Amino acid sequence: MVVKKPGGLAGIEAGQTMISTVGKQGMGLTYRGYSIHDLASYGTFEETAYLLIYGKLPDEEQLANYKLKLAVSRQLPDPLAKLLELLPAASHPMEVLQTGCSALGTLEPETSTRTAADIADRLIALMGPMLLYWYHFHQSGARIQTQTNDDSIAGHFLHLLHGSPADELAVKVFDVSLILYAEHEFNASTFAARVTASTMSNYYSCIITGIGTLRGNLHGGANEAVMALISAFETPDDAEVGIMRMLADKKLIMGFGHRVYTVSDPRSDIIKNGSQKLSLWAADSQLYSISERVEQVMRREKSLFPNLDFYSATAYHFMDIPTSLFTPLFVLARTAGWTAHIIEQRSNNRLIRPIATYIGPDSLTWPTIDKRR
Ligand SMILES: CC(=O)SCCNC(=O)CCNC(=O)[C@H](O)C(C)(C)COP(=O)(O)OP(=O)(O)OC[C@H]1O[C@@H](n2cnc3c(N)ncnc32)[C@H](O)[C@@H]1OP(=O)(O)O
Ligand SMILES: O=C([O-])CC(=O)C(=O)O
Repeated sequence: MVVKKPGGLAGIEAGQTMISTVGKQGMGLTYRGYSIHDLASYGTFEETAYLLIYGKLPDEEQLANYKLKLAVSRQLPDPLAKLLELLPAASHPMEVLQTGCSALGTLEPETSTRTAADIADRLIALMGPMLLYWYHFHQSGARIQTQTNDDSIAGHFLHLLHGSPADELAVKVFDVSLILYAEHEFNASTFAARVTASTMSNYYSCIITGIGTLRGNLHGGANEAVMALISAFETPDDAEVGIMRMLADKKLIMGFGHRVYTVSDPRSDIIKNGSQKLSLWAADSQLYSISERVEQVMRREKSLFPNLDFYSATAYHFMDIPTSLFTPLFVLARTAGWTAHIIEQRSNNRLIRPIATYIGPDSLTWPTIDKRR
């Protein structure tokens, strides 16, 4: 039997969805019928999360109530704060989030009155506080207060991280990044969350599955890997030499390529624009120029385009967000998309269980234990 290169389910239609479209004409993206360009230009992350979770854009009153619901959900339960203190300082932040979500599942379990949508709102509000409570406690011993007067998730996160209200531009670009990261059809982490949902498991388990799948470098982990890559170069010329060498060695360049988009990732130009503005604001033109050179070389040599993770890395870096928190921010945003898919899966469920072609040995004779070397 010939061992084939795995197909990775590429191009396989694995179900229907009413939540988003990815890759129409190789480059389009819509959430519930709205283009990503309109969402990023006119919307906020809170409106986007509401749209994904509740199926339609909120009116003024609904949005005000939703923001209030998120704001009061920022408070960490005491046992969760204590648990975050007990975790090692060297924990992987994605495991901190998985642990925090598991713990919240024991403290505030899913019930008929505490629905998946309610827990999603709680988690969207609490992911940042969980992460930053753990982060500050282990960096400096500080037990931060997680309530602030900030009106948005973006402003609140940056305020908790830096200890003072954030600059308007940083809040705007951060908010846009959360919109861009919020949803993406049957990507690996969403699909994994749907598989968990299809077994009739509980909501928290689906989210924890999503976090574990997002962590890898071929998916959400790429934004951190991009930062490691580009920060190793001192100038754009260094970057060109380094990328050419990596390509000659057949190495993957993180933040490029995509399973579904063939022409471009429509989110990339949006976040690139934010990254450029922030590079001027942070007076760090060198790193931005390095990124642009990497993009040019990848287009010239491989006809590959940057995906969302590429310029998100520099955008977050210019906001002074530590690299190890980049992928957890993807979790915060994608919780909205995962939730929409978990609810959709549950509404018309059938166990997701494909089959495999067996290519292993056959008809073996049972060896006694002394004959197994
Ligand atoms: C938000 C997100 O999750 S977006 C994705 C984030 N991930 C990354 O940025 C990691 C880097 N990119 C990749 O590894 C891939 O492009 C993926 C995982 C995104 C998509 O993978 P696939 O659809 O399986 O692409 P596939 O491996 O078939 O690529 C086709 C060819 O392009 C090459 N290629 C694809 N991406 C890259 C890359 N980033 N760097 C170098 N070469 C690449 C592959 O090596 C392959 O070459 P080959 O035909 O000579 O073997
Ligand atoms: O769709 C994918 O495969 C990966 C991706 O871009 C995302 O999840 O945002």
